[in-house]
Amino acid sequence: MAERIGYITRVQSFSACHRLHSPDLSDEENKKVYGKCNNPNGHGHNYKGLYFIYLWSVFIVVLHQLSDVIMTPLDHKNLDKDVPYFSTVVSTTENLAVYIWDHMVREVPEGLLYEIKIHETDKNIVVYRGE
Ligand SMILES: Nc1nc2c(c(=O)[nH]1)N=C([C@H](O)[C@H](O)COP(=O)(O)OP(=O)(O)OP(=O)(O)O)CN2
Ligand SMILES: [Zn+2]
Repeated sequence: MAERIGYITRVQSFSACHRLHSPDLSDEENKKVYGKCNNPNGHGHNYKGLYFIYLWSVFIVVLHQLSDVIMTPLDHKNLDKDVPYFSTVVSTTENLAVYIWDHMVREVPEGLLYEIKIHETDKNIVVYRGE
């Protein structure tokens, strides 16, 4: 009998602060591009991360471990100062989704990670599928 195909989703929330500031731009340019999000004191978000795994032959316990490996280390952190990746990469939600994808794809059997979705705010949601 053909194996059933499906997706399982794990939702993992974490709180972190950041500042949108590019080392490649002047302070003036950063203010112009990032506006309020360039405030030097930073600001915080209660991010909601969802990741979708292809085929539900992966047990929940593994999903829990994945959250522990990938998302929990971001919790209650200053992304720009505590996560080396963001010392040179602007901590936009797009780049955060790529960061989580690149770390998570190493932890699951090849081809099983389908999608990362990050809610930065109620209005700002990013989806990344490794493309
Ligand atoms: N392309 C992106 N644009 C913005 C990002 C991002 O990651 N990628 N991030 C931000 C800021 O981090 C910001 O904190 C969110 O700002 P904003 O969208 O204004 O906030 P809200 O969703 O709460 O919207 P309001 O209109 O302020 O209610 C900005 N842009
Ligand atoms: Zn922000």
